Amino acid sequence: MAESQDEARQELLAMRKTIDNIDAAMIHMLAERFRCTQRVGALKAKHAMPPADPKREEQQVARLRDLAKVADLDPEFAEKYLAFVIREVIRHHEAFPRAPKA
Ligand SMILES: C=C(O[C@@H]1C=C(C(=O)O)C=C[C@H]1O)C(=O)O
Repeated sequence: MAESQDEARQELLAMRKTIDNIDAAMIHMLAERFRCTQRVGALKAKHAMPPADPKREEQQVARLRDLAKVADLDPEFAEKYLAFVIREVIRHHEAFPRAPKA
């Protein structure tokens, strides 16, 4: 039998609670990721390495697409998400004062 309006409302509230928990976890995980990438940016700037590393990005895209498929997530979406995050990371890296080329 279909659930009542009341049961549907209860389930909606329960799902929203989980959605809020997941969003909070993602914010914390992203903050940790940016803490690491900022450190990478500082190292790269100090040692005159380029802000972006396309080879590494290629490997990350392949890995995330595979993980997405296993997890039943759209791999296109996973790739877009990664590109969005990396674009912001590189923007931060480019803002570091760079060591003059030797
Ligand atoms: C963080 C790095 O710098 C850039 C940002 C990356 C990322 O956010 O994962 C990956 C490769 C680089 O283009 C890195 O080289 O590891």
